[in-house]
Amino acid sequence: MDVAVIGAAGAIGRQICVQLIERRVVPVSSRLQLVAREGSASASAVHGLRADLIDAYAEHAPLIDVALHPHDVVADVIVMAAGRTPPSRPGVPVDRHALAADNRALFHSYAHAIARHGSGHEVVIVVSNPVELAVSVFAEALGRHRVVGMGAWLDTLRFRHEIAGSLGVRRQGVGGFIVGQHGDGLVPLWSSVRFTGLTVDERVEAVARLRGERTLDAFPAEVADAKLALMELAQTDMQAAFALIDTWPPDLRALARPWLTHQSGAKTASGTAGATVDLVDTVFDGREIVVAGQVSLAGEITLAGREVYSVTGVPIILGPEGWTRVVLDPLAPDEERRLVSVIGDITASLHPGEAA
Ligand SMILES: NC(=O)c1ccc[n+]([C@@H]2O[C@H](COP(=O)([O-])OP(=O)(O)OC[C@H]3O[C@@H](n4cnc5c(N)ncnc54)[C@H](O)[C@@H]3O)[C@@H](O)[C@H]2O)c1
Repeated sequence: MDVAVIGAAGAIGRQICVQLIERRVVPVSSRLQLVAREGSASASAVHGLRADLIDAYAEHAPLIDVALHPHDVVADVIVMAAGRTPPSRPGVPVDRHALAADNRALFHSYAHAIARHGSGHEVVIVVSNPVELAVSVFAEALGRHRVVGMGAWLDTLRFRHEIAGSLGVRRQGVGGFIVGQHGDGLVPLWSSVRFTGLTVDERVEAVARLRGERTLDAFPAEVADAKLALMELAQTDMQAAFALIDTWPPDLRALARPWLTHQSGAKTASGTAGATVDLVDTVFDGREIVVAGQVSLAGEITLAGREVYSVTGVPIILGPEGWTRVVLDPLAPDEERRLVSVIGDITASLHPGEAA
């Protein structure tokens, strides 16, 4: 099985390539294609990246080659990690609409080239932001089931990690999903949280303790307040800003910590790459496994009495041919209200200029 990484010379793309090789997800007998844009600085850098990867991993590196044009992208799994990224400086707000306008043409160019010149069964894992827009563009060109955004899986892993941290257990012992939009529109599903080795009563008690009296109705306001507090503190004392996050509940931490990491200038390359490589590994594994991902829905779920036709993050079954099914259990009332509202926002952002 071959993998192509579009935007391989970028901060995230480079880390994805490293982890694909280091975790032996792309075996020696397969090919890793590094894709950059002809005429840009990354077109030179990608040749250097190829040499560096071979230098570091000579014993178990796959065949590594370079492509500089969308119509040369060839692989079984294609990771889309190219595009403009939000500014990573404290206090600079993220304008996802401007990001969308910039990256839309880029998504179209690769989606159409792969549709035209590809094998017809590539699976695309989307990393680029806005994830929902990229999923929408690729799904339209290639077919819905072959395209998965990795944002919901990354958010889900972070949620599990933060819960595990609060309880002093390993992340592997915690289940549960984050759905909705990657970024401020993420929807933590407390109703889906499970713990290895706990009875139902113990689980209910643990969730109540972690979550307190809060519901998702107040979550957007909590996020806005959290960002304001962090933005102010991060200007003068980044360490104190990270320490402040530690005092918050797990769902808020799952959103705030990576947000501040990006603002700090460090970016979230390692964690993002880790979650991306998990999904590539799942596609290669051959079994169908439950993960979370942004997918283009066409009535697979019903919320507030209406079938959903939009892109959103949901738990899905992922396998060698892409995603096959959505596995969303009935939601708590506040979760359903929040997800409906977030899907409304996503739909509006995918079709700017159209009346609601
Ligand atoms: N989903 C997530 O959780 C998540 C997390 C972090 C970053 N991201 C997104 O990933 C993307 C990349 O982020 P980054 O930090 O690596 O940015 P970066 O600026 O370091 O790298 C972007 C790369 O894309 C390349 N590129 C731009 N146009 C291209 C084209 N037409 N063809 C091929 N390559 C092209 C650039 O040359 C550059 O190498 C951004 O959209 C960012 O928002 C997503």
